[in-house]
Amino acid sequence: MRHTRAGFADYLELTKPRLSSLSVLTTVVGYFAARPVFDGALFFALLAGTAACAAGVAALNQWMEADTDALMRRTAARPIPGGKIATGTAFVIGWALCAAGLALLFARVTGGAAFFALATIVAYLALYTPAKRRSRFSTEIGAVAGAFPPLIGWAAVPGGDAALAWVLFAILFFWQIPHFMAIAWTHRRDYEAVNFPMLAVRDTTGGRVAAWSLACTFAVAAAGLAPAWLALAGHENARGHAGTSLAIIAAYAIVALALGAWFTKRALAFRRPPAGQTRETAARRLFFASIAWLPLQLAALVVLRLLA
Ligand code: HEM
Ligand SMILES: CC(C)=CCC/C(C)=C/CC/C(C)=C/COP(=O)(O)OP(=O)(O)O
Repeated sequence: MRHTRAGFADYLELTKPRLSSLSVLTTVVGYFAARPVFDGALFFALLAGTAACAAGVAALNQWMEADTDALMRRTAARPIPGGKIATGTAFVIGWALCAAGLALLFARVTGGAAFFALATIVAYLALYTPAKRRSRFSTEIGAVAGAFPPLIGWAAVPGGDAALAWVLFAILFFWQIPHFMAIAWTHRRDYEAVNFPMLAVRDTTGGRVAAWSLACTFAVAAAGLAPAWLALAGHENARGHAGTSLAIIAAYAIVALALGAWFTKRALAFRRPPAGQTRETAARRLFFASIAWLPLQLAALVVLRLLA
């Protein structure tokens, strides 16, 4: 393939900047949720190392999927199929970023943080990316990869609260199902064209896609409430500054309930589109709700952990 000159925007696009930054944000949440004694140098290394790994896997994922990306409308203009960046260049950039990110996490953060970053890289590139072409469970496999980054942040803090780390993992895991089912329904013709055997391609009416999304939205709403329950249990053990902590826990529970109810409403509309709305419209609305729900829910969780 002939390559036209790549600019900064093409290299940036190779790192899937929006997805990667939200993933790094989940790592930051994992870190603060573990109630660290803040260490600026360690925090900077955590940010830079995780961002490098996220950008690196994005480049390697595009290197692995250049053929199918070229055939789908949503992805055809990406830097490799668009003829801006050569496959070999993407390969070198991808590995260099992953190696640099892992080395930084290992040397300047903790072995645990490097371990979970490596687990994310392996799960995304060695399990999820190949599974997309052959397994009907690829989305659920991908959701494991996408749920690891909070554990990178959590593992950066010695003695962090393990129960909360797994709640974060659950939030991220279940969140991804409605997030992706909505996308997959919108772009199902694209996925059909490249023979990806995912649920949205096999389900002709969208009924099963929507039912699975709704079930996982209930689960994510419940997981969003779990930190209030954990905080309450910790509060009873600790005693002490009672009033303020209880008020913050109650405020968190109200916010989590409201966010969960809103997300569930969008998932219900995807399941049974209201009059005047198609399942396509409901899918886009559910996708945007997913993108808004996650940062809001995670911000509430950090506030709860830092103040209660
Ligand atoms: C099974 C796992 C996941 C799959 C298959 C998936 C797939 C996708 C796809 C295909 C899009 C593009 C939507 C469009 O163009 O209409 C998208 C958008 C997005 N995803 Fe995901 N995603 C997953 C997990 C995640 C995770 C873990 C995060 C971050 C925590 C995330 C953050 C985003 C964001 C911010 C967008 C909107 C910006 C953009 O289109 O780049 N996703 N996702
Ligand atoms: C620290 C670190 C390594 C962070 C990375 C986080 C991570 C692995 C997120 C992956 C989530 C996921 C499965 C996205 C879908 O990609 P896709 O390939 O299906 O998306 P596409 O169709 O747009 O290519």
